[in-house]
Amino acid sequence: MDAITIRGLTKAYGPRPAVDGLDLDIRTGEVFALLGPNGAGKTTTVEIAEGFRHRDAGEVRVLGTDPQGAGLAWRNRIGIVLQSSGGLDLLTPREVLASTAKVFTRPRPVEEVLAEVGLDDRADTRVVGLSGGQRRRLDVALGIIGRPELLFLDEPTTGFDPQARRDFWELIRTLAAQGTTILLTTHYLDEAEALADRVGVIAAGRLLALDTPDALGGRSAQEATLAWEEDGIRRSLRTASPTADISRLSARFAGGEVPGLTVSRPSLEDTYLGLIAPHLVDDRSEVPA
Ligand SMILES: Nc1ncnc2c1ncn2[C@@H]1O[C@H](COP(=O)(O)OP(=O)(O)OP(=O)(O)O)[C@@H](O)[C@H]1O
Repeated sequence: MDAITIRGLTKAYGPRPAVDGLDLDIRTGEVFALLGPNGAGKTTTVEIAEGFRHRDAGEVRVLGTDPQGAGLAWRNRIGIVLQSSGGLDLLTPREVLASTAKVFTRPRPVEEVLAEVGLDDRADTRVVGLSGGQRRRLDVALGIIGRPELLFLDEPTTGFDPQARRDFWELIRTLAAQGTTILLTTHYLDEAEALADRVGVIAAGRLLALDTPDALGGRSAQEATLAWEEDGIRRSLRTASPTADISRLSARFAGGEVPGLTVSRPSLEDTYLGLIAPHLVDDRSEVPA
């Protein structure tokens, strides 16, 4: 059974639908990244799946249950990391986690979660004294304290420094290896590429593409570009057989290092920007002059 099944999901706040007949399946155990420009309908979709918003039409099943009006037993099985949580300033991470753990029937030990998100040395510091990245770790800790089967992460690494992002990615991989299904929204293409088994691209409330990051980026199918320095000039070559060409190039340099050699293929970002470009033009045309 899929963790999430969405069929014909529609939601409008005004005349224009925010989600417009969306079909989507999230498989049990996968890390799925939902990408899309601002206003694409990601948060609306995710919040409907979390049971926080009502839909206008369509079918939604999350862990086999319609989230609209689902009870506590269902809520115990999911974890949610919102864009930011506030109002906890005077408590410590240990206190916040200990009191949240009481809500769940099968919580994880507080110490274990503190260590997993890398907050063990800040466990007794008031939240007000944590850095932005450390607060975000606490948000994640709150999302996983209930031992969720399915974890929703809304733009989890916004504001992280590069090392904090790498640490966070490791945490997500650990959770995925433990069998947690993860649905994340992100604006970072490298994050989707690093973490996701599959990526869905939405714009104007519709699904534009759905595939593995490699297939979406065309990595497996498209030609590579080799670039190198020779005679003081940067040269480049598009090729379907980069390995053979590199070995020919290397021979030109007497088998030594080819100066400044790079090998690149179209990235997920290239494909993504191409997919959403028409929808960005649509949005701008609606902004009054
Ligand atoms: N509560 C609301 N009331 C009115 N309109 C809303 C509401 N929530 C979202 N919208 C509109 O619905 C559309 C989709 O918004 P949504 O927040 O789902 O997009 P998103 O893909 O999550 O965007 P972002 O990347 O900016 O977070 C947008 O046009 C937004 O302005």
